[in-house]
Amino acid sequence: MTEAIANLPPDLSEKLDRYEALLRKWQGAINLVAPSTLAELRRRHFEDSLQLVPLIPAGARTLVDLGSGAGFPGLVLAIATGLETHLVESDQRKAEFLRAVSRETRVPVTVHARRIEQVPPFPADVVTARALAALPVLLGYATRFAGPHTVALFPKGRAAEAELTTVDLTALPASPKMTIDLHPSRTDPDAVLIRIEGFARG
Ligand SMILES: C[S@@+](CC[C@H](N)C(=O)[O-])C[C@H]1O[C@@H](n2cnc3c(N)ncnc32)[C@H](O)[C@@H]1O
Repeated sequence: MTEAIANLPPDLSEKLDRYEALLRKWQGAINLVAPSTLAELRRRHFEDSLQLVPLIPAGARTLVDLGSGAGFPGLVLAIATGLETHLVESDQRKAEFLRAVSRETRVPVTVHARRIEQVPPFPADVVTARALAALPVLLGYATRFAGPHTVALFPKGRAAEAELTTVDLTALPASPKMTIDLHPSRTDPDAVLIRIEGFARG
């Protein structure tokens, strides 16, 4: 699938190989991904993250990934796009792993080893989060990093369509231009990619 996305760096595959090797090594010491997903690491984690690339607006410069865990999708996107990337992960050992991958792939990222609520807000062009929280909570977090043109990208399970009805848009900082689009996931038939544009800063 990666070949279908234009403008990916030529050394992407090499860097992801290094990432995968580090993940397999560290997985023995800390539980970075569910053991059941290890056999399909590339599809379940790398390809799943890379499919967000075409949804990133042209001209975006900064990305914040919330609850990065082992780096999905934020660190993969940093490697693939070169965006100035911030990874927020409160688990200190996972944060150390993220720094190790950044160092060894020579892809600079800023790792915030603290809770999202403790990171001083700043505007970013893209906010991502996978497997972190229900949509209303995610949107609350995302508003901390909202600027005039911020896009939020949330890979979610199919239940997201029902979740959408639970989002009280009126409780969010008002933005008459807020739009929510759903895109099918190419890596998981039971998932959708939610793209939200035009939400205001909290
Ligand atoms: C289920 S994992 C998902 C990790 C990754 N996004 C993925 O999809 O593989 C959720 C991660 O978010 C982190 N996390 C949960 N709540 C957080 C918070 N409030 N601030 C920062 N990190 C948080 C957890 O430590 C955990 O690593």
